Amino acid sequence: MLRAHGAEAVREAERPLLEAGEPLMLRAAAALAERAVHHLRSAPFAPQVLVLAGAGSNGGDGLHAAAILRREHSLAADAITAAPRRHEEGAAALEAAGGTLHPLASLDEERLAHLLCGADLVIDSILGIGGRPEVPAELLPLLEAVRDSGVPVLAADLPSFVDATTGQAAPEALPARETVTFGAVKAGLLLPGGAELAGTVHLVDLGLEEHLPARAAVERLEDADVRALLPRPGRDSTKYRRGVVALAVGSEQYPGAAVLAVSGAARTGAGMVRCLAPQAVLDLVLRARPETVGHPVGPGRAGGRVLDDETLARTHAVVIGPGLPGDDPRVRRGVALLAGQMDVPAEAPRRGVLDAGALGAIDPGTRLCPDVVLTPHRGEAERLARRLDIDPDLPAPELARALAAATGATVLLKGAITLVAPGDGGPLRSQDDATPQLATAGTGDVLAGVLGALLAAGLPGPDAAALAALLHGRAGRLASRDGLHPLVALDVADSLPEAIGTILADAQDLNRGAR
Ligand SMILES: NC(=O)C1=CN([C@@H]2O[C@H](COP(=O)(O)OP(=O)(O)OC[C@H]3O[C@@H](n4cnc5c(N)ncnc54)[C@H](OP(=O)(O)O)[C@@H]3O)[C@@H](O)[C@H]2O)[C@@H](O)CC1
Ligand SMILES: [K+]
Repeated sequence: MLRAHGAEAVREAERPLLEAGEPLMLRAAAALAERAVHHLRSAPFAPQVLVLAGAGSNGGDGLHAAAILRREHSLAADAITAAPRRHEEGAAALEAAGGTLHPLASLDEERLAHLLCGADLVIDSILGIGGRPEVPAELLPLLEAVRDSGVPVLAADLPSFVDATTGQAAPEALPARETVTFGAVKAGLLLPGGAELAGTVHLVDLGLEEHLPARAAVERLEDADVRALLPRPGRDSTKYRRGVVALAVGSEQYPGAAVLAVSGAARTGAGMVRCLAPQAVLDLVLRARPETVGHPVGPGRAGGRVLDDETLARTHAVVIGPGLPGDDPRVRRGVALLAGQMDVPAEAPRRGVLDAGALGAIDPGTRLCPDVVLTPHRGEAERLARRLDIDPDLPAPELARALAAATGATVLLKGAITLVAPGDGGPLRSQDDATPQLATAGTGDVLAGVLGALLAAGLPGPDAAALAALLHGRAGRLASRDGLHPLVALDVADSLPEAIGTILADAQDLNRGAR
């Protein structure tokens, strides 16, 4: 699990080490220099490094790194000082190593272009955790010139002009090939804004770990977490023990959503998938997925229960919404079931997914639990926010958190980066596993099914949501050959077993190696 922290937590953690006289900046600079060398391994003979240095400690990191590159690697490393002041200790170290510092104000367009033309790598150390996400006018031409030059950028600690806590980024900030982050992953590197600029994140251990708060600001699941979390069948498994999920999905208007959601659940390994839908929809579902247990709903049955008490007690999670109009009776009943407002047996599931059409049935009085996951995209989240008297224009992390706090449910906010705000107020999760090819009709229905299967298997809502986002993203990448070609939603469902198998197979290789 990647655990990331905000700027204040990082400053608090480094304080005792700095007070004890630990040379953190020199360690950070040495690691930065090492990564620069790594990136230059295939560069031509006598590569050159250009450091963009701010006045704060981030600038100090870059200047010391340039000095180390000169002293220890015999590389030509020079700097542009991007602020009126400079980090004096770092500047002195670079000058002592034979480097040149060019004050930005002294460079005309031609001279700047000349410096960039000779550079094989730019180190962005203008701002670190002290940076605000706005670029002063005098720095705009510098950033534009670097961007236009195409020289790869290595960001020191985090890309400059990104808020280390919120991820908010200036539009002109430089995208990095890699970010070498010091002491702790910064929350802003995992959140929308910063995450798009950071490139690969390389964490440098500075001994901060024991001083960081036990609770991270943002977490991200990795493959090892999938192996730990994903329930796998054992010798004594039965379809009931693996988890039964019931999906109230698909309508005359949107019958295909039922096929997609049911396929998502089945392909994730649910023990049994029930589908509650009109007969015509069930016919379609059964043609695609004959293992589905169909429960017809229709005009004659709308007022009654689709599932009898005994069946309900043997169902572990429900998915309500894909392909349902807001006035579908299944929406009202599903929300009432999950909100505990229905007279049902105690064993009836109180865990599940409210997606698409079902999100419209949530009002200020609806109280849910963290094992219920709401899955809005940005537009749906804004509409829900307005109904709950929440500012719809909040940045994505805050919007997700506010919706979770108002409903008690876990909120999975879809986007290029999927955010999960746990209903119990736990750390925000951020998953960046997807490909833009997933932005196509029906992929959300597949995600709802995946999530339903994981909830039915007993995973807590926040874990199920983050894991579903990861598996769905990986399946999308497989289905599109890493974003190379278009996909359709059913491809994503069909790629789930391979996505899961690939992640689990890595662990099996390790086990085999150990034997
Ligand atoms: N974590 C660790 O263990 C270690 C951390 N280390 C390093 O320290 C870094 C933090 O250093 P830092 O506190 O000096 O802040 P940093 O970001 O360099 O500059 C802040 C300055 O910039 C200015 N400023 C702000 N926004 C601006 C803007 N938009 N446009 C223009 N100016 C702006 C602001 O001025 P202000 O306007 O606020 O007066 C202030 O003067 C950290 O990221 C890491 O690299 C390592 O060395 C050791 C181990
Ligand atoms: K930086």
